[in-house]
Amino acid sequence: MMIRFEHVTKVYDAKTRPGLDDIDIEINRGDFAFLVGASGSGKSTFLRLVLREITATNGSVHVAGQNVARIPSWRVPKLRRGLGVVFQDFRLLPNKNVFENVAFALQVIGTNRSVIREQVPETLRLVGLEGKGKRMPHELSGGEQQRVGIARAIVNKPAILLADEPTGNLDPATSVEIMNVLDRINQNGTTVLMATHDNDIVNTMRRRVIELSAGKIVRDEVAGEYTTMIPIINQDGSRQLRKANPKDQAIAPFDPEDEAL
Ligand SMILES: Nc1ncnc2c1ncn2[C@@H]1O[C@H](COP(=O)(O)OP(=O)(O)OP(=O)(O)O)[C@@H](O)[C@H]1O
Repeated sequence: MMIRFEHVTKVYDAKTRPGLDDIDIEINRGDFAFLVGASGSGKSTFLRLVLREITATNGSVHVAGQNVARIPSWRVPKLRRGLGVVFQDFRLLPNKNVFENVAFALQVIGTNRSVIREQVPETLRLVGLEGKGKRMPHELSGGEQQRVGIARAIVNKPAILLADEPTGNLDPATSVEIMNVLDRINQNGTTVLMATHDNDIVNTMRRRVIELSAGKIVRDEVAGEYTTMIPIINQDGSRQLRKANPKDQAIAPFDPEDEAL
């Protein structure tokens, strides 16, 4: 088990609903899971709990077999070394070239120079940036910048890769390329958890989908699609959630006249 939440509640403000509310979930080694849900549903809270940037108000969060609340603060960096993180806005160091951006992740943890010289080119190759080590971030396309972001996240060979909207700033074709890179990393054995609003990506990949709504898990499917659970009221007055039918969301019937506009 790579990530396990047991009755996890995160209260930010006692006057409002919890950011996460009694979450129970397990993510296994080697899984690829999408975390979906509307803005404010709790996706970032979930990722931040895994990273121990915040701690649960109730319940326990286990990462790679450790209860993160029990890790003394001086050992939190060690926990984070086992976790790669990819951001929507890339967060590269603008004054360092591609090689240096990736190498920096190893330098800060005291990795040997000879190991750095070996691992950085190998990682750049894996993400499709072979030969681009000398480029500066501003000389790269958005997709290439995100490849650097991914290389930096995985150069230390973390067991878990967390990605927060990694395709949020990219066009659809570039997003597909980035997903191919993440898929390859997952196939090499890394557990991937990705928060996203990108319906095309989720529907193409068909991997596990965990949907949050108002801090609760409303759906967890093995090979899910991007949809959203909607509340419906049955004839007897009982309430339930059902998946929004993609057809419900379809646009109005095609009218050839519109094309002429
Ligand atoms: N630092 C904070 N202080 C107070 N409330 C917070 C804080 N961070 C998040 N919240 C609240 O917790 C809830 C969950 O927020 P969270 O950021 O986890 O959602 P999200 O699904 O990541 O949203 P988005 O898609 O917009 O990033 C929201 O109601 C939010 O307002």
